[in-house]
Order: sequence, then C-alpha cells, then structure tokens
Amino acid sequence: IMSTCKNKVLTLVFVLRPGEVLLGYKKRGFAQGWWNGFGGKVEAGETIEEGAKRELHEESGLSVSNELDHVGVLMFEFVNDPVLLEVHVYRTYSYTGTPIETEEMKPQWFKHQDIPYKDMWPDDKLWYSLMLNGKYFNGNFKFEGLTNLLEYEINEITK
Ligand SMILES: Cc1cc(-c2ccco2)c2oc(N)nc2c1
Repeated sequence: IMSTCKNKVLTLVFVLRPGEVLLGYKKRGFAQGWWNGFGGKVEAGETIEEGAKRELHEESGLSVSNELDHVGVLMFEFVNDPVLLEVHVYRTYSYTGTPIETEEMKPQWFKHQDIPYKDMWPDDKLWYSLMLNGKYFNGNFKFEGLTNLLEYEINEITK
C-alpha cells in the first residue's frame, strides 16, 4: 500500500584536489567499514547545503566557505521499507583545514584509479565517474539490504 512518501534527506560531499578525491572510512554506525564521501542528515532549521557543510566539518575537520557545487540527487529505495532516502551530492575543490580522523571517520586521499569500490556502497561504481568528471546527474536505486542492488537508473543532466 502507498505510504506517505516522506523522503529522508541526506547529504554527501566530495572534496577534490587534482587527480584525487577525499574519502572517509566509516568507523561505526550506518555503513560501517565502507569508504564514502562525508555527509549525513539535514537538521531542522538548516538548508541542505548548510547541512552538507556541517557534516563535512564534523566528520573531516574541513571547512568550506564559498558554495558547494550541487552535482546530483540519488534516490534510494529499500525493499519493504517505505522511507525513501534522498541523497544530495556535492563537490568542492576549495576548502580550508587539514583532514583529521574523528570518532566517525578516518579520512584519506585516493587517486581516482585507487578508489576502493569493493569497500564502498555498491552504487558508487555506477556514478563516481560522472561526479569525478564534473558531470551533473540523477540516479534511482532499489536495494534489498545494504549489498544487493536490484535495479537502478542513472541519467546525466545538463544544468
Ligand atoms: C542508501 C545510501 C545512502 C548513502 C548515504 C548515507 C549518507 C549519505 O549518503 C549512500 O552514499 C553512497 N555513496 N551510496 C549510498 C547509499
């Protein structure tokens, strides 16, 4: 039966420098043991972009003063779970600070060819090339559990 389609809004930030991307190893909680961008929930009273900057700083120690580039929206459905996850993906080349390990995350720079896809969300290998190459995109993914990607579609968009 149809549920109230209340999406849960999450953020995901990728910090880039020439030829490399900063990823964080999740030390606990949701998706523990995988590498990912930095992000999480959006709190009441903040915009999605403000939430993205807050989570980046909390999880990596990095600050971003000017704007993040909003590069995509990924929708995730889990079988038998009515809550859709709406993940807003951001990129930036400009940041201040040095990445620091926190209780949540261990940050590390990766050359594009060394990105550890086997230790990441299964969807990542499908859209990272778009994100790393400055493309804009939307994606829809249907998971059964955390590792079984049943269906997906990804569309590059012109902003
Ligand atoms: C279902 C899902 C969620 C996230 C997520 C959590 C917090 C921010 O994003 C993902 O991130 C990636 N790369 N795949 C993901 C799948």
